[in-house]
Amino acid sequence: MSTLKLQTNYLKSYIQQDELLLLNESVKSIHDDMHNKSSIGNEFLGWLDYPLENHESPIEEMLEIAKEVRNNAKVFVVIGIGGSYLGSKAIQDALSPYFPVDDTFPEVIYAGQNLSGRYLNQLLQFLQYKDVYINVISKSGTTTEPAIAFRILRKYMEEKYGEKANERIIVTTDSEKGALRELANEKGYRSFIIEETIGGRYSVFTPAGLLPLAVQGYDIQALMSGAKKAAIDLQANDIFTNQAYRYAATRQLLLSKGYEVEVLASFEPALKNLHEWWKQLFGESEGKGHDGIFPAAVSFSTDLHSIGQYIQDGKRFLFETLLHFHEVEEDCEVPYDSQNKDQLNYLSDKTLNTINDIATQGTAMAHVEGGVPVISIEVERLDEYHLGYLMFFFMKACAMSAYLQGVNPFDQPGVEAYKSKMFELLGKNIKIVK
Ligand SMILES: O=P(O)(O)OC[C@H]1O[C@H](O)[C@H](O)[C@@H](O)[C@@H]1O
Repeated sequence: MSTLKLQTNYLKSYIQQDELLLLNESVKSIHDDMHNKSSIGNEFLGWLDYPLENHESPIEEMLEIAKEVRNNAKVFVVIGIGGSYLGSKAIQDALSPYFPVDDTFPEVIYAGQNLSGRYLNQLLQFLQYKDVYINVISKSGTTTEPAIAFRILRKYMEEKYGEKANERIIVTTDSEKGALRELANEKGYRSFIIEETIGGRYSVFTPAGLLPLAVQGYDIQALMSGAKKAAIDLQANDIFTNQAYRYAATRQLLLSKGYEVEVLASFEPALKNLHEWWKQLFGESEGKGHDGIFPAAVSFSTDLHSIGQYIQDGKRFLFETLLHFHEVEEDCEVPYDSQNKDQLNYLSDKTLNTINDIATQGTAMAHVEGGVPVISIEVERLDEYHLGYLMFFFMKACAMSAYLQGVNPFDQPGVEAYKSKMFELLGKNIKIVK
């Protein structure tokens, strides 16, 4: 396994070395502009060095609050949408047990990521007779879905706890601006900051991602260490020594050859929300000017029995990025059966993780033979450190890829379109200023 903790392999990328070489000068120049903060969207490059900076004080404060929440609540409700919840949800799902084992830590549930009345009504029923803390996360403080959810849940908390409600509501938002900052200052809510220079989809290493994870007892310092190692390892300015840039350049070259959809695939169901985080990161950064790679995701081997048919035999306009964690805690033996009616005794000396790994290899081979360009991203272990490393890797690759495409990786003008239409229909003629 590579000492880089993460190894990208190009099983069949249909990209020639000289094509990569041609792009290398652009990559170097973009790298320099990014690192000297002169590239387009440079007001949102705060994430680039964030893992290299000292955040001990807010981390200590988060760990203290996490201990308080553990001692005083059974449920921790995280309110946020997009980058304000996808990062912590991705890591939580990746690392938490498939079936809840005990209530050592508060249950972390999410609100404000949809407009479903059914969802929020059932959430309010679920909270009955349970002690609750809330963490509302919104950098702008005005995003509709979390704002509505917070209004409803704040009323619930004030009716339940009276004045004490303020102690149980923690805000993560801009240091000075926005409705949420104003409310936090007025009510005296404890708060954490999402730096102005870090956009939502790049904010997983800020308190937006860290506090919900700390409450559940995940090792946020290990997560930050992994991101820091990645930030150090991915400092090189060229395609051949910087794996994130090699992945970025390969993606853009594949797009130029008509491969317009990237399918992120993994063989661990717990990674489904990591896929969702990845889809927002790349989809919001690159889907502009009626161009860009459409990010899709599948969970194998389950989806090999559904959309797998399309990947194997459908239109050849997609490429696959296979995400594989070498070491996954816990495994399960296939028992020997003297009757062997199911003819599976040939597997009885193997564990499920071994079979899953072999399924991964077999799938890659079949898709390559089916004419699908396949990139594999091998990660050493499924834990906080390596998830931190991997997420920073994707962030750096995404910024480079968007710049190579010629777009600003950090704005999302398209997201405002639905909001304006919705507000017109709601009879509220407001202009969104982001
Ligand atoms: O944190 P907020 O300001 O509430 O933004 C939450 C999300 O909504 C925005 O509209 C963008 O789509 C996302 O990039 C962002 O993560």
